[in-house]
Amino acid sequence: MSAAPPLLEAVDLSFRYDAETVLDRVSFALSRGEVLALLGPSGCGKTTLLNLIAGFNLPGSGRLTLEGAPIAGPGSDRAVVFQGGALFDWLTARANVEFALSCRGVAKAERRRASDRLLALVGLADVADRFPYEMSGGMRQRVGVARVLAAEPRVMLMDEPFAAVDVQTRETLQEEVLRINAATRCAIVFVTHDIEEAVFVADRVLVLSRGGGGVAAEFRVDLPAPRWNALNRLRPEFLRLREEIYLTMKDGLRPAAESRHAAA
Ligand SMILES: Nc1ncnc2c1ncn2[C@@H]1O[C@H](COP(=O)(O)OP(=O)(O)OP(=O)(O)O)[C@@H](O)[C@H]1O
Repeated sequence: MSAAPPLLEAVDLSFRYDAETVLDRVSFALSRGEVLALLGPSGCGKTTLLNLIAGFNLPGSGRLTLEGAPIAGPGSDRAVVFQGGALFDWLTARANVEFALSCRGVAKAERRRASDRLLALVGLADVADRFPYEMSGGMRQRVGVARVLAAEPRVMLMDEPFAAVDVQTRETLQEEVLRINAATRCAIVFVTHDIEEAVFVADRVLVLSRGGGGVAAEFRVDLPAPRWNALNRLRPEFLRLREEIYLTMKDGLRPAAESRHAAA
């Protein structure tokens, strides 16, 4: 009996915008429920890769599959969390979530129960009836996550979701993402510039190299459960991995041929 394919798999995936090669033979695999962080210098192609997974663009060459089937366009099995939540300003938090539920065809009677559950999951049970302008940036971002979860995607795509919030809120949101990931087993692809954020939230970290490169290095994160425990940030293995990734990225600033971590 053959093994089930990974949830998401890229094999020698390449992409170019006109003359510029942005991704060059990128390969990775993501299992159900895993969190993958995409890390790398500005312009290395993190958002481009996320857009390929979302189906907004199609690969130039190589393979990109979801449960073994090529990604040929956008689909409800993948959902993007935009910075700031991209909420409907004229709808309350609850109505924003219920709108997404109605798009999935959830019956009106069931929507209230589902929105209660989702808003509780993101820690917003008490402010369900507030409008976006009555909420902080972190709260709006949480509503955005609840709305995306309402679509029951297989993969949640997050492009620097917490870049615009303060450090403390950001840490809280990172912990919440991990709680949500444990509760829903929805896989997550998480773009960030921040090494510490990548190590804290991810099961694996893919470092892309500058200037149309490929994968500079891939790291497996092995921290004790529960992964949302803030004290994980102080563990020696966390600090070691952060340092190793930092050095890899410094290395990645040199041409690929000189890089000691360059992928074969
Ligand atoms: N629509 C487009 N048309 C042409 N070139 C593009 C387009 N979008 C991005 N690029 C180029 O592709 C390269 C990768 O961009 P991308 O946004 O994927 O990088 P990134 O790693 O997400 O960057 P950042 O960390 O700054 O957000 C850049 O050189 C960028 O200028």
